[in-house]
Amino acid sequence: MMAAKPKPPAASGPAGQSVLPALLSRPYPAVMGVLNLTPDSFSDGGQFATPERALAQARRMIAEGADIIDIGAESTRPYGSEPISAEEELKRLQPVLSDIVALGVPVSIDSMKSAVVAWALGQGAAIANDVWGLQRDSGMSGLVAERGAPVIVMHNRERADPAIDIMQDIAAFFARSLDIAAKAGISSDKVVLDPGIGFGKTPEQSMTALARLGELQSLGLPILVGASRKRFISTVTPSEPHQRLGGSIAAHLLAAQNGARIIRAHDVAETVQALRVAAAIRERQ
Ligand SMILES: Nc1nc2ncc(COP(=O)(O)OP(=O)(O)O)nc2c(=O)[nH]1
Repeated sequence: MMAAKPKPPAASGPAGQSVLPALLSRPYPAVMGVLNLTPDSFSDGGQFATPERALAQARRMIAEGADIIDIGAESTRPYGSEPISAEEELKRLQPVLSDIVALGVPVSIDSMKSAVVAWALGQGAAIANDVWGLQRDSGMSGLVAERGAPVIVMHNRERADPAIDIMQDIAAFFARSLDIAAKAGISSDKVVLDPGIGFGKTPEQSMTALARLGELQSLGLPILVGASRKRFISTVTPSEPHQRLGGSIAAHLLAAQNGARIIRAHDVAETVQALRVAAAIRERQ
């Protein structure tokens, strides 16, 4: 008698708040598949800019083992991306978000604007992904608290400062974010921390953040890492974004070893396989 196929965790909306425990309870990290509805994302801009291509990519990542689909309609790259209005961001999201939510896997909305996050949560997105860690849009924390949604709080800086101790900067940033979250009424079991690889950091500092990720464990909150195709890889072996799979996998395996519980990746199949094989081997140590 075949064991019943495990039901996917509750997909979205108010039930979405149950989504984290299910994802964090396994011996290997959850994988968040990146879906950029942008013309200018640093590694895959324009590839999924039509609803058909976006839906097909979401289906493909789910088939490859993605536990979460992270949808972003505005590039966050520090240089070369055009900031867009909330209207433009919504225009990119509206044709496709609810169809992707209907696929039954939790969706996170990667947006710096509370108006966009509010709309997306209303459409069934389950998680807010704020690359400014509740510190940019003053409406974000109240919104997240009111909806009871989990929130990814990512470290960011306007610009890199090679002279600082990046781990101290990350810790101080998270202290501010967690204070904002507490004041807004976001319970700590809804917060995921992310060191923001590639954001306001030199390549050296990105690698230091990965190497010293374990220091963030003391905060007692789940950690997400997104090193996928990021520029620091090219400082080790010169490569274009689509040539950085090996470096992305290496960074994510080390991040998992150093405590990351969610991995944000473009190449889902390879990342899922690498993380699960590494976990299976570690179980035999
Ligand atoms: N939480 C979180 N969100 C993120 N959003 C975008 C990017 C940048 O990658 P990508 O989305 O591929 O590029 P772009 O922002 O140019 O669309 N990285 C992260 C990350 O590391 N963590």
